[in-house]
Amino acid sequence: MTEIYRVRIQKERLVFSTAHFITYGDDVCEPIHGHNYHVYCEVEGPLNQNRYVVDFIALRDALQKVVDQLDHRVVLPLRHPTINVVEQSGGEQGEVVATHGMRRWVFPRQDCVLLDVENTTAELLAKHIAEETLALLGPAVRAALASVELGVDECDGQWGVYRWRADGEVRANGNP
Ligand SMILES: Nc1nc2c(c(=O)[nH]1)N=C([C@H](O)[C@H](O)COP(=O)(O)OP(=O)(O)OP(=O)(O)O)CN2
Repeated sequence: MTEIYRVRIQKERLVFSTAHFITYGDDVCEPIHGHNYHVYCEVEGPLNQNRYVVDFIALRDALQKVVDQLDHRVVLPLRHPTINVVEQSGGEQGEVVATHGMRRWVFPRQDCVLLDVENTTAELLAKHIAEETLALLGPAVRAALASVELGVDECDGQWGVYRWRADGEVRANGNP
């Protein structure tokens, strides 16, 4: 018999209001726009000495911290094949210039979050949030988990979901 336990964190306040633009199809680039993204996280694993998978509070607070870092920002992809994102000098007081073909956007550096992703889709935002949350929880917590699932709702029920499994199988799709 295998017993699996699961903890799920889903709260009204786990929301981030963020601007982005993606490309799709034959390199069509959306206009910049925003969403109120909602997030949930589910982790599975055995019970530890406390008889829980992971402390609700630790998971909730880590998730909230990562979500808050995205709130009221523009997210930009650093690995996009045709959207070029360059940080100008000046550090936090500097600017970020993004270009796609003839289009050009300039943002204050401090209003941007630059992500190591190919496109700022809900799926890849979910992966980013999952990885950052696991990093905050630390290697001991991560090592004890059998799986992690993180969902990002871009717009009233349009979820991108990232799932990581300790056995090595990784699944990412757009279904909750
Ligand atoms: N699987 C995915 N599909 C799409 C994604 C995505 O991240 N993953 N993203 C988009 C766009 O970002 C688009 O903004 C979302 O489309 P839409 O529902 O039209 O969003 P709106 O904010 O315009 O919502 P309205 O209800 O139309 O106001 C597309 N596909």
